Amino acid sequence: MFASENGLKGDPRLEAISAAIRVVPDFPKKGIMFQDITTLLLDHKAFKHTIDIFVDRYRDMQISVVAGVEARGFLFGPSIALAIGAKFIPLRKPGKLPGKVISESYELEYGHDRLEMHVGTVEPRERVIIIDDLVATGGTLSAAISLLGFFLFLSV
Ligand SMILES: O=P(O)(O)OC[C@H]1O[C@H](OP(=O)(O)OP(=O)(O)O)[C@H](O)[C@@H]1O
Ligand SMILES: Nc1ncnc2[nH]cnc12
Repeated sequence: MFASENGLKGDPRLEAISAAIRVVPDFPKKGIMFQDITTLLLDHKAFKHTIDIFVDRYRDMQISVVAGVEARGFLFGPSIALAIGAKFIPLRKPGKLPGKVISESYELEYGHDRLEMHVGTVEPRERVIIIDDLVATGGTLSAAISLLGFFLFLSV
């Protein structure tokens, strides 16, 4: 979700959230400006604002599935799912899910990876949001969309 385009322009919560995210230059390699959300998790108010913004936006939109991308989507997705009355589906890195999975490979800013999802966890025409902490190249989000393969409301 690009906050400034979604009725949140000027919302003071955005400033608090932005201020709580530490930016680490050249991590994990030179040229990357790493957006470290672990500092946001230490700030109760900013963390709560983050969850509240998504809950306010999606609570009355008949969303029945929140899909969270490993690992950082797991930090935000379950709280949002509980608050809006949706189920939570983990989209995991390879080899972590014990059941039958579908998988999708993708390129990253610094490498490549694969996401997997248990089959049978989403029904056709369910309304889904995908939660992660950020988009860089968009490769992860594209893989998540491919896995879910339905009409989506996108949130990042
Ligand atoms: O838009 P993209 O270029 O795909 O990059 C964004 C993805 O990269 C990071 O995860 P990462 O793969 O580093 O895994 P982690 O959350 O397990 O650290 C981030 O949490 C997103 O999932
Ligand atoms: N710039 C960045 N900050 C944090 N996580 C990332 N994952 C990919 N690019 C990233």
